Amino acid sequence: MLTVKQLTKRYNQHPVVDRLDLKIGTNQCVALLGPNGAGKTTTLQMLSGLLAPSEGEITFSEQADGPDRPFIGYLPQQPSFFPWMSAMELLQFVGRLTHIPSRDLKKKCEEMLHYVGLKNHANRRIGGFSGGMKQRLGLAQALLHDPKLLILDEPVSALDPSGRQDVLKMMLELKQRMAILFSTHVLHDAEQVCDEVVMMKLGRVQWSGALTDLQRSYPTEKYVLSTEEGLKNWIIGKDYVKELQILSPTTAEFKLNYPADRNRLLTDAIDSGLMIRHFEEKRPSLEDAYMEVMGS
Ligand SMILES: Nc1ncnc2c1ncn2[C@@H]1O[C@H](COP(=O)(O)OP(=O)(O)OP(=O)(O)O)[C@@H](O)[C@H]1O
Repeated sequence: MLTVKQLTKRYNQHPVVDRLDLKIGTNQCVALLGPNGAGKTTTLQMLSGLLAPSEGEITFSEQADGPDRPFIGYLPQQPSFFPWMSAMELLQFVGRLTHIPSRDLKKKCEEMLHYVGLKNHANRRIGGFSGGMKQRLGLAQALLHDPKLLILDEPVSALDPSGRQDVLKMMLELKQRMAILFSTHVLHDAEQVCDEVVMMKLGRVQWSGALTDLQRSYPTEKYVLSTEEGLKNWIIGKDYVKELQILSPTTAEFKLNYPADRNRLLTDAIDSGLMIRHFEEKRPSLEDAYMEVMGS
């Protein structure tokens, strides 16, 4: 659906996006991650056609019938709207710009306001909307023309926890029918919806690939052991246990020197008469992998 080669943006000779390569397949959901100033917004703006690249190629497999890339829906980081318009007026305005046939427009706008949870605010002026409501309206205007690629710049940053869950649920549903590229700082949210991850730092891609591959290539190899009776005195001093954290009198989290030490630990525990309630190898989270990649 989208292939990006050596995409670069320079300001005063200084690259803020530096030779970025990226591929997004149909119905793929890709999270763009990175610290402040990494170049995420600049990248998304170039892909949306809002900012001219200094160098590089952006190729879409979809046929564009104009320079406005009608198959893209874009939600900016801080959507700004005419405050005197109502939500319905704004969507109708956007619908006309994106050439939605006028006979379908009102119904489509109503459906979209319902979808993003603004049905009861359709005729209210946007000037009185909260940040979260504006974010939902931004999502509605990005989706109105049924894009094939949805580009979302920090779609959940202005939302409260329940608003965040709503948007994540929408994204899970939307990725069945369109590709999604979104930037976020909320790694836990990214993990819930994305298939692929691109991590940027100072304009350069540090890692990109499938979320599952990322977690596999940066294993944290942490283990959690819970026993029926206290385990603190038993586990402290075991020479194959490192980075030990006693979470409660009966639960500890730790790393082992070697994976084979798992058997040794369990055998030792049984030999000592400990009743094991729970033992698990903790799957590294996206946050663990992010910290490894970014080196912080
Ligand atoms: N118009 C501009 N002129 C000069 N420098 C710019 C301009 N726009 C962005 N930059 C710089 O480009 C770098 C990348 O900015 P960008 O907004 O793309 O980062 P980001 O990863 O989206 O950050 P954040 O997570 O804080 O939103 C920053 O150092 C920023 O100061």
